[in-house]
Amino acid sequence: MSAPTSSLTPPEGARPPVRHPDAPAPGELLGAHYDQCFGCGRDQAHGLHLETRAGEGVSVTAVFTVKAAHQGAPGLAHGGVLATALDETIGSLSWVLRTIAVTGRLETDYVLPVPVDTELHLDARVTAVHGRKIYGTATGRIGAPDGPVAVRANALFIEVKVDHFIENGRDTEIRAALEDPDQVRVARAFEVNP
Ligand SMILES: CCCCCCCCCCCC(=O)SCCNC(=O)CCNC(=O)[C@H](O)C(C)(C)COP(=O)(O)OP(=O)(O)OC[C@H]1O[C@@H](n2cnc3c(N)ncnc32)[C@H](O)[C@@H]1OP(=O)(O)O
Repeated sequence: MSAPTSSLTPPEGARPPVRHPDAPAPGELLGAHYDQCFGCGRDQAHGLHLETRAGEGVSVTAVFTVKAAHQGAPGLAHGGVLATALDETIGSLSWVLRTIAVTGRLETDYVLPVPVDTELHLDARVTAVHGRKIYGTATGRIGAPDGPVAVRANALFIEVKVDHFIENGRDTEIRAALEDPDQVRVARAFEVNP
């Protein structure tokens, strides 16, 4: 392994991202990439249940409703939960790139406290791609897509193959996922590149 990049600024030679021709149409609701995902999983009782939609170009939007279970300080969202919402939203750009990628680095700015019951409106886009490195950015706004900015993140995602999960995940969940035709379909769809 080469030394990790110390900056989230794309290096010289990075190229603009390319929206996959089969990407979901702008406005289309994206499903969960995994039903047990803490960020987007429909069957994850403790999760954030992010509702994410494809955007224009290589972008997505998402809505996260902050629940009592997400508190850090009394009545306020936990910073780690907000980082998860940003991470998940940037991760959802995989649907538009049709490339599987995992977070290598995530840098978060907390601008405003986020009270319980807030609808946090997130948007994320890929800014550049360099080899397997995908540079992304996300913003979370309070109450509306043009509401006050509460959180921001810049991230570096690294492209991986589906084998990354098969080799590293716990056997029980991997076996169940491989036996689930819907899950296999999602994984294969992400691996088809232009
Ligand atoms: C079924 C559908 C599911 C779809 C699943 C979608 C899940 C989305 C969920 C939301 C996102 C998450 O939370 S994902 C979960 C959290 N993240 C993780 O668990 C990742 C854990 N880390 C790893 O597994 C590994 O470190 C990898 C895969 C990230 C990288 O390892 P690798 O594959 O060996 O790559 P390697 O050759 O070392 O590095 C490739 C290039 O990236 C750079 N690089 C590598 N790591 C870093 C890093 N941390 N910070 C900066 N730069 C880095 C290297 O310098 C190199 O640059 P150069 O030499 O090319 O310049």
